[in-house]
Amino acid sequence: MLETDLAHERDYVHGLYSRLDELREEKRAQLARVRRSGAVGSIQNVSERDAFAALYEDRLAQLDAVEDRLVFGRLDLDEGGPQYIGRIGLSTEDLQRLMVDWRAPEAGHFYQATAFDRQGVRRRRHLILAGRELKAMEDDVLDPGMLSEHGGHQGEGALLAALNSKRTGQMSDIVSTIQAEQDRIIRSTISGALVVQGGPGTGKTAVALHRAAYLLYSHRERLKSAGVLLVGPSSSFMKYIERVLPSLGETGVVMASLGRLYPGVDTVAEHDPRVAALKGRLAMAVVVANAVAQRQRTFAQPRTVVVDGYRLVLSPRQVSRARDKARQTGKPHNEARATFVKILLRELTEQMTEKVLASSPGNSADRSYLAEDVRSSRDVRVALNLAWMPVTPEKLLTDLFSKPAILRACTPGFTDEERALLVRAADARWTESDVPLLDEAAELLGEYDIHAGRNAAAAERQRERDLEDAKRALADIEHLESTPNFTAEEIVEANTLHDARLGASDRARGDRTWAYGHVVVDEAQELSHMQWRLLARRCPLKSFTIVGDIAQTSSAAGAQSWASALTPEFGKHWRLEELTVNYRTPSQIAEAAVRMANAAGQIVSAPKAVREGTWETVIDRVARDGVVPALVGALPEELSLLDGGLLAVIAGERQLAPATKALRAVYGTRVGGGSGSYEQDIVVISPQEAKGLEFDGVVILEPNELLEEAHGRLGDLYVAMTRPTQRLRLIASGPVPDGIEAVGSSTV
Ligand SMILES: Nc1ncnc2c1ncn2[C@@H]1O[C@H](COP(=O)(O)OP(=O)(O)OP(=O)(O)O)[C@@H](O)[C@H]1O
Repeated sequence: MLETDLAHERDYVHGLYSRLDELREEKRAQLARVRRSGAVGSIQNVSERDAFAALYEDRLAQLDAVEDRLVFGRLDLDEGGPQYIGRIGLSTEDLQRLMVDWRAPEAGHFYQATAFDRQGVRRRRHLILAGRELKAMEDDVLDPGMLSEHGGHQGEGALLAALNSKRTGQMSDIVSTIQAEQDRIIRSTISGALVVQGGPGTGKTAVALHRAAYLLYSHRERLKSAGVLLVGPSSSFMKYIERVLPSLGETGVVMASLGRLYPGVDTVAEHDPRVAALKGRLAMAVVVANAVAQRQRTFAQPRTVVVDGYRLVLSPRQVSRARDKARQTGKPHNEARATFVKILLRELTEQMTEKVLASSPGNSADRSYLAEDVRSSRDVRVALNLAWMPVTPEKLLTDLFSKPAILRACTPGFTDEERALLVRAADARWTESDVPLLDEAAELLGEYDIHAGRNAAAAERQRERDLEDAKRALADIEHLESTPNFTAEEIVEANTLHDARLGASDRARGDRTWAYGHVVVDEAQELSHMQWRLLARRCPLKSFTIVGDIAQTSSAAGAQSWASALTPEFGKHWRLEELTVNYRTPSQIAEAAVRMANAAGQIVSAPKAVREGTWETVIDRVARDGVVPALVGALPEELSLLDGGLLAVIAGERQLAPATKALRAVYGTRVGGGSGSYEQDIVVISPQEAKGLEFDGVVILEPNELLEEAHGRLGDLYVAMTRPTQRLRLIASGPVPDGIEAVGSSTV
């Protein structure tokens, strides 16, 4: 019986893959046809062709991405035939449904139904595939009546099998084993701000990613053009999660780390926590506004300008009146400047007219000619720029932080120590903490178009070059084929159109003012007030999914509570959900981390671990300077126990370099570390880099130093302790923070 059942399901799975192959073939043929049609036809046809080609390419990429574990579930219901659940919806050519997309409303029962609340489900079956082959099945029989009909397939449990599998250095999707409390969050309404609080390993990142895929599916129209932005703490984290959404068939989400949210500026981390904390304060918005206001000045004395030998005067009153009028437009600085300049040019032209008439009364002064003289006068330009200089965000902040007089004038209420923290050299690299300040400045300054004329000329020159290229290309075609029926100008036009037709995500990525339809923020406890301000601007609808764990805050600018972090931008308009089960860390290790936090006086979410581990936490106490040798000594044992799994050595600044050097001497290129090389089987990283990641085994060097370097904040050590899926070992020459050691743990 069970065997026939398995054979039947195998056939069905093969059928689904055949259908997937058919669809791929169909799209490939359509794409080839469209591409072939490219050389002839009107210009309209050419741009339509590109649009269709892009559509087919996207669909093909989606069909390719869902290959692995295409189908993973089957529901037997009170009514109707069985329903198969998979990564996408599939139907036969004549629209008979073969498989339901996991995000469709009816697929919700696969995740939500329980024996107490069956939701019409008699049996839930997990299909476990390896490649295209069905390897095993597991049944949850919810309708007791069905137990007598079928013995049911049992196994380790799809969830436990997933949790026990070795880590690869890349996050994978959890679509086949989403748990009910996670599913409710994934499918929660798109409107407003949803905060998901959960301890380490509760699936917050997984939930955030699956929610992004769910929202894109169920609000396709709204989000297709506006897009979804996903923000994470670091580029290594973004790399760790980058394959999840494509495997769910979604490629259009814009992913950015906190340091990359200001287009065109590449940043480094901010190493001084005091600077990060200060630059994250809301008071910095006032400082930036002060710096902008400083660029709008009046003169202390009347200022004389000479135009064609006539002496004209700009009085402080005239300038301040023009300034007030320009400010009243409510436009940003660079754009309001046009109003300021227009008013003063008019007034100067009037003075000039009077002077010309007074000097030669018989003459009729030509106003437009005089206005042009005033406008193009160098003297006038200098005077107007002194009073209202157009400026870029980068220049504004560079001057603010590198010129002591400006800094002092713009930071009333700051102490000298605080000002000293803000000082930066004019040519220093921008840091992550500068990003929201640059964004704030850009918001207040608006478009900077002082080079508009130069840009227009450059664009014209480019167009001429493109035209030459197009003419040459046409000449080549004429040698080969019959004369095409479009011109070189039309080709250039079509290419410009093609740029304009870039997908929403490509355009959004480079545009600071893009309004996203939804924003997902992971490790959100790390964000400063200024970073929240920036993100709120990116989504005026304030439709957010915010996931994080207050206890894991390690940034000095990060949150102490959700209310204090969110109130300035969201007021009371956010709802809180909690995740309560820890899927990553075995109970022994999770408990040690919680005991450590509690011993330090911090109350943390202590989610229930689904797994008991094989090992207790190991603590090696060694002599001073014995840490790195002890690490080298411990590694063979760790690697052999992990049996091919991934091992992370997590250390503070002092130990990172010596530990990497010592391990490289033994293990060579097997040792990775730093920006994103987490697929090697040994990595040496800081707790900040480890944030959000996970490994089969973790060795922490000098745990007490992690506390000291974070000025007593627990976040870094707590994060480090909660990364392993199997084993945790600590090597300490100094004191071991209280609570970690359970009675009876092995101490070397
Ligand atoms: N329903 C599930 N099925 C299978 N695996 C799951 C499930 N939920 C979570 N996991 C796994 O548990 C691990 C932890 O998940 P995730 O990284 O999303 O947790 P987190 O709450 O973001 O953790 P942290 O705050 O510590 O970074 C991952 O390996 C994830 O794949």
